[in-house]
Amino acid sequence: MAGKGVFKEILDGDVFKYYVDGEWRRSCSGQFINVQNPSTRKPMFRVQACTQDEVNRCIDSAKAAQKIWARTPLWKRAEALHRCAAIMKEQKAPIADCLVKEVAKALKDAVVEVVRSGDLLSYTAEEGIRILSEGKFLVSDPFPGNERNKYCLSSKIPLGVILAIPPFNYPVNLAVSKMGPALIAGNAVVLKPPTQGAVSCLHMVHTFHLAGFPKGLISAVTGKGADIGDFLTMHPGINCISFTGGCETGIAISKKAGMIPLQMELGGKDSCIILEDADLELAATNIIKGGFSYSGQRCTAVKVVLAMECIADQLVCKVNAKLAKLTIGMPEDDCDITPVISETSANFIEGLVHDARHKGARLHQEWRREGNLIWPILIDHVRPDMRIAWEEPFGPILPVIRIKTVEEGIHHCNANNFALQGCIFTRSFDKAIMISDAMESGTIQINSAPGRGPDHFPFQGLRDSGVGSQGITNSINMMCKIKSTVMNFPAATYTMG
Ligand SMILES: NC(=O)C1=CN([C@@H]2O[C@H](COP(=O)(O)OP(=O)(O)OC[C@H]3O[C@@H](n4cnc5c(N)ncnc54)[C@H](OP(=O)(O)O)[C@@H]3O)[C@@H](O)[C@H]2O)C=CC1
Ligand SMILES: O=C(O)[C@H](O)COP(=O)(O)O
Repeated sequence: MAGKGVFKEILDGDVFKYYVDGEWRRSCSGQFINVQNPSTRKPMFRVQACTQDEVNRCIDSAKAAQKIWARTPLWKRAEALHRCAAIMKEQKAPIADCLVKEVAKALKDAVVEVVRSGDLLSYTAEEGIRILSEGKFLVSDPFPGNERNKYCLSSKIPLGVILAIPPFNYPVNLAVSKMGPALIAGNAVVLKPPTQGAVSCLHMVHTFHLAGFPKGLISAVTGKGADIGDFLTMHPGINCISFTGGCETGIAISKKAGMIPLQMELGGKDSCIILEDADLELAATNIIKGGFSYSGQRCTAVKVVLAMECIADQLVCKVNAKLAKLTIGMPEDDCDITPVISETSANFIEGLVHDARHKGARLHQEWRREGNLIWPILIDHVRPDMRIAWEEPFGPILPVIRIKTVEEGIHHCNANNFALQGCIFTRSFDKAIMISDAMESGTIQINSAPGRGPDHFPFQGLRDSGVGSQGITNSINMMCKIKSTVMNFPAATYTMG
């Protein structure tokens, strides 16, 4: 289905084109990059390896188009986003098909990702209308030494060209969550899709093309992050970077980027603290959903369970029973556990399991792997000297640490450099709030697994998990600057009459 129907023009032979100046083009490099199918480990698609000159061209046209876009009435910008949202949702099947083939996302979840992205655009259009129409009016005389002879009007203006870099695990949704806010605020966007996920991204970008966004305002340059990443992120024409991905990549980018606003959503090791009074059935359901959906490849996945010793056996038993019901197989068959993104990732996960087993952890299920497909495992009796206690596996394996006191759990959570989300299961609201206060993470969920949505909620990580805050409203605000116009009067304005 990829590159067919309304998407015909994005394909050239068997290579997907890149997008610049409102057109789909072949790169002059004559070089291509293979996108692997994680399920078969064979090349699935090919995309252009864009050159630095082509990146320059994208940024130049973005600059020119942005000037006009910033003067396009807000209601027209919002209308364009609504049009795009409708087309994106209409085209959910072919876009979801690409997600299945290049990131091995189960078909039903792939469709949800596309529909969610359309809804995100519509909400962004509405929210933009509300928050961008508001400014501030200040008078000078509250500040000591001043008369009322100055009026200050401040409003929000766009930053310019936003560089959007999403990761493989939500290539469509995490691109759209940057593009929508950027565009409604009057910015242009240069998108650098993840290599695994590039073709889904290009299809998604075509829905913006079909919605009639001005030429040059949006571009999509494909190429390995390692090859064109630095050139893009250090480019003087970029006015803001919105990045989601691994900590190592994100921290390296933030060190090189220079004096521009950064929005960094990086990794997580979300802790799940289970108290002795928790509803264990609810906790077990959420551990399965939080730990194993999309095979654990979510930044907000539950990545370590910290269970009070007195209920740990009971909890583990419930989790194991539910885990046994997960279906394991191919994304086309809508299985719960599907192949992880790459062989490198599968090897990394295997290394974590072997380290834990070697150091005495108890595996409740047998280790089993076929290619990139890894059977889910609950790793029990994990201790702090094991790598799995701290590292982010991004796979279907979940450690359980048994704790004697809740302070031990809080301490484990706060001792990690990752600090994205966390969750607590208890029937005591008082305890939940006190623990939430003590857990130093971007968001704490009470009696539910971590999650980014709904997409208008603030979403942020502390420490190495990120800089700034996402969520529709926060992203729109972050992609604007405040500009003031001050009216100066010869005398205080209250002197007449
Ligand atoms: N906090 C959050 O909101 C989220 C965090 N994540 C985190 O992302 C990680 C998994 O995603 P993954 O895609 O593997 O992460 P990576 O950091 O490997 O890649 C993320 C993106 O950065 C690009 N990239 C790589 N190198 C550079 C560079 N030098 N300059 C600019 N861009 C570059 C990649 O392109 P290419 O593919 O071409 O290399 C990709 O588009 C996990 O750690 C996960 O926790 C994921 C989702 C959400
Ligand atoms: O990449 C991720 O993991 C997402 O940002 C999390 O999104 P979700 O919590 O809505 O799955």
